Amino acid sequence: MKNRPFSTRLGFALAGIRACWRTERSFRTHCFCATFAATALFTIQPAPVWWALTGLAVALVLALELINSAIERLIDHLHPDIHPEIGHVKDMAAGAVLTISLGALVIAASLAVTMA
Ligand SMILES: Nc1ncnc2c1ncn2[C@@H]1O[C@H](COP(=O)(O)OP(=O)(O)OP(=O)(O)O)[C@@H](O)[C@H]1O
Repeated sequence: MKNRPFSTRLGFALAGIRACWRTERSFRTHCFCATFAATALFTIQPAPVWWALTGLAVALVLALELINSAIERLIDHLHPDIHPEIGHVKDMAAGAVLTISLGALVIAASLAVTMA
């Protein structure tokens, strides 16, 4: 199972993104926000550093949302019952998404102030 060709592993990763898109509304919401951010960049044409910062922020938000969704799915599969510790784990993973999303908002606000 290990060390498959790159194209095969790329297919697995894309299948994971597709599965998350199909099943997770919050991932779809973040994808729409990413599309808005890309549209804003193409419209206002800021300096290259803003493209890098925004691209990194968007990638981090989407990556953490994928990890958050993966953790939720894994927990629900392994332990479908209610347990306070599982609640804490899910809340922490959601907190990670919230934290990076706030960071992305700070970057967006800084860009807006700079371009004003
Ligand atoms: N098995 C469980 N035991 C205890 N609390 C849980 C359990 N499952 C979910 N919770 C609580 O409910 C919240 C929502 O969990 P859920 O699995 O529905 O995530 P979600 O609403 O789909 O999150 P997201 O919108 O980020 O995908 C968790 O953050 C946690 O506080």
